[in-house]
Amino acid sequence: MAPIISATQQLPLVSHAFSYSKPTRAGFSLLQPHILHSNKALFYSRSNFRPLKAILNSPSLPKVAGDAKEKEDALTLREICLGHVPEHVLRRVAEVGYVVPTDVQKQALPVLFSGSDCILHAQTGSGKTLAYLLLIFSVMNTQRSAVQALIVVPTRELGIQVTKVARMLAAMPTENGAEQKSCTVMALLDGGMLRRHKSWLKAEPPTIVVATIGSLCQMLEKHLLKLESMQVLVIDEVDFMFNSSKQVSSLRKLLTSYSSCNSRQTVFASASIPQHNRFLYDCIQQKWTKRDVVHVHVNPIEPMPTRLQHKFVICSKKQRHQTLLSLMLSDTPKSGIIFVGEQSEKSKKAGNAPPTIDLVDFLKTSSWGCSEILLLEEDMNFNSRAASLSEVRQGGGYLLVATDIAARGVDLPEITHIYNFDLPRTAVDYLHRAGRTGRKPFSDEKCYVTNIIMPEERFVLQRYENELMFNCEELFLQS
Ligand SMILES: Nc1ncnc2c1ncn2[C@@H]1O[C@H](COP(=O)(O)OP(=O)(O)OP(=O)(O)O)[C@@H](O)[C@H]1O
Repeated sequence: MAPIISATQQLPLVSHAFSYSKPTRAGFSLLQPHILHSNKALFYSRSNFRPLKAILNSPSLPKVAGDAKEKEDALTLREICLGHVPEHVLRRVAEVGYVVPTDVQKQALPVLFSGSDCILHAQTGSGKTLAYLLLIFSVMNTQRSAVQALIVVPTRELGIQVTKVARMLAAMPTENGAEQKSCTVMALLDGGMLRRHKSWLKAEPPTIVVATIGSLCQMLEKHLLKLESMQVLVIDEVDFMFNSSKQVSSLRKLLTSYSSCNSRQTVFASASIPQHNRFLYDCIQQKWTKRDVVHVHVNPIEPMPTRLQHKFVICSKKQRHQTLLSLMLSDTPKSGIIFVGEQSEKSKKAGNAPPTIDLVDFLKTSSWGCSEILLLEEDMNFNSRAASLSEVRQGGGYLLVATDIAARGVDLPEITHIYNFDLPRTAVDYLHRAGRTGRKPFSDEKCYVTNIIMPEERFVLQRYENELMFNCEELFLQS
């Protein structure tokens, strides 16, 4: 089996590399450059590297001088990127207020700039998007008219968001103050005007494409989009994409048939990669990445951001609407998301209104009057979905009633409260829903996740608490 090389943040800075099993000659030569370049502890194993963590965390580990580590920790984002990312992008980064790198940026950027394939595995809201976009800007040649980077996302909503950040970073002010683009960013997303995109692709290919897999494959199958010049391929929310029966086969095709891992740098990103050792193994075996792929796993023992406070209220099914209202009247959230489960096929066939609409109607006719109530769910048409999110992004107070479509990647930094009106189906879904709040790096403002559960659901929530290692406090509402 091929060696797996991995770097982790939790390690003290060391000058030694460990081999859990005897390295092959090829394995050792893969390991060596990493030692030289990162000066961090790197280790690899044939199967499972867990026992190594104990060794690596042991105080007897040889440490490089403390001030070298302090210096490395104190580097600004600009200093990390200098010599890799064009000056005009670095200026934009600073103008937006990104000065101090987040942990994932600190750890991942040197790996990404070294050209390694990478799995970015870090908490929700930790700044993975900026990390992979900076890599893209570091390899971009604006003189070439070809698609050089492709970012694949699971939803249109996330695609719009990533495109916006990429365009914001790409904008280049000219001398008289008017902006011109240094590179073009195309959003090739389900529900978009594919006819317009076809003409654009024929006239002049964009430098960066942000795409959902359905629209992307349509363009690839018609040979309207070519990936021969693609240098970076990013798959965001990678675990979700591999788990989605609608997306997985196209994704596999993209990774192996439409392009080859040898001719591109591949980056996978997510806050949750269940069974990540197995995933790393598959990446190499299936040739989704090169053999020396680096797993940047930030804060592996704390998958849930610590800023979040979790609570639960037990009530009967009939009392849930009223319980939610009482909670909101006492919390008075300025902005929040209420997550509701998807409507069952049986309920659809019976002609019932979706539970999201029921809830919006209830809130609109109730004594809740503090903020605007918006809706986001799969069954809405794409224009209404876009309208909901753009209203939300204009700021001000709002409550978004949403299904899990809003649970992945959507970045609304002003949200302070999440309500699970229905419990999510899995711990991973819980993690991503909860992660829609607490999204301002370096802030210690408290954010809240409140679960409205029925007595028989307490054990499910307990299971999520154990799996994600957080504590949920019971609330008792006064009647
Ligand atoms: N260095 C930085 N300094 C300040 N803010 C930052 C920095 N990097 C990113 N951010 C902000 O942090 C927020 C979260 O970033 P981002 O959306 O990339 O998180 P993520 O890791 O992709 O989360 P998720 O897993 O939920 O998709 C964004 O509002 C972004 O603007």
